[in-house]
Amino acid sequence: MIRTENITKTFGDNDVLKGISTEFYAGKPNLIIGSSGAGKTVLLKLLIGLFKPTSGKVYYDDVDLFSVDDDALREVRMKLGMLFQGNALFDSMTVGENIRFPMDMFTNRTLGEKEKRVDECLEMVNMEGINDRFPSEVSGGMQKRVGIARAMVLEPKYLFCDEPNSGLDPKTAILIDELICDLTNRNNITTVINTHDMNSVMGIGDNIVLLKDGHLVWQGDKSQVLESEEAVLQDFIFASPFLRRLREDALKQRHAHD
Ligand SMILES: Nc1ncnc2c1ncn2[C@@H]1O[C@H](COP(=O)(O)OP(=O)(O)OP(=O)(O)O)[C@@H](O)[C@H]1O
Repeated sequence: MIRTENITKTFGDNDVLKGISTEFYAGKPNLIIGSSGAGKTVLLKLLIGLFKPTSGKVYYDDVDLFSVDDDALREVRMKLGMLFQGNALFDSMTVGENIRFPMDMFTNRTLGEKEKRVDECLEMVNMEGINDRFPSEVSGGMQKRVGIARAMVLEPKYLFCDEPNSGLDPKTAILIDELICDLTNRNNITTVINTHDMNSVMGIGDNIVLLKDGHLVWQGDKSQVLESEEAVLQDFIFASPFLRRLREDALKQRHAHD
C-alpha cells in the first residue's frame, strides 16, 4: 500500500499539487486520471521519488519515503517496477538484453540465472522465444509486453505505469490492461497507472483518483462512475455528446430495472 499525506508541489510560482491525501492499494490497479496539466505525471514522479514534495509525506507501507536513510531508500527502490511511456526500450539491445538490464544493474546473479529469469518473464507476458529479436522487429503491443516483462524482472512490490496504452489500438490496449491487472492480482502488487484511457477506467478502475488543477476531486471505483454526480468526472469520462447520450441511456436502463 502507498499512502500520500497532504502532498503539495510548487515549481516557482506554479502550485502544481495542492494537498493530495490518498491511498493506493495492494493487489489492484490504482488509476490516476485527469485532463492535461492536472498534475498526474508530477504526482507519479513524486511517488517514485524523482521529485521531492514541497510539503507532505509519501508512505510505502510504514516507510516514510522522504525521511528514511539512503540504505532504506535503496531497499524501497529495489521493489519498484516502472513501465515508461513509449516503453523506453534500448533499440541497440535485443529483447532479452533489455529485460536482463535491471538484473545487470542491481544484482550479482550469474548469466545463467539471469537468462532463466528473462525466459520466465517473457513467458509471464506470453512472449516466449523472442529473446534474440530487436525492439524494432516486434509490434507496438509486443514492445509493451517486453516493457512489462522488464518492469517485472526484479519481482516488484510496487509497479508504476505511465500511460501504458498510448499508441495502441483499442483491442491491444485492453489486452495490455488485462495483463497488468492479472500480474497485479496474482503477485499482490500495488500498481499505479497514469492514464487518459476511458476503456481502462471502466475496465480495470478498481481505485480511481481524479485530479483537476492539482486537487483530488473524486476517488472511487468503476462501478461508481456512471452514477456519480461529480461534474469534473462526468466531463472527463463522458467527454463527447455521443458518450453523454450513452451514459444517459445506461442510467435510464439501470433505473428502469430498480
Ligand atoms: N519539472 C518541472 N518544472 C516545472 N514545472 C513542471 C515540471 N514538471 C511539470 N511541471 C508543471 O506541472 C503541471 C502539471 O504537469 P503534469 O505533467 O503533471 O500534467 P499531466 O496531468 O501529467 O498532463 P498530461 O496528461 O498532459 O501528461 C504543468 O503546469 C507543468 O508545466
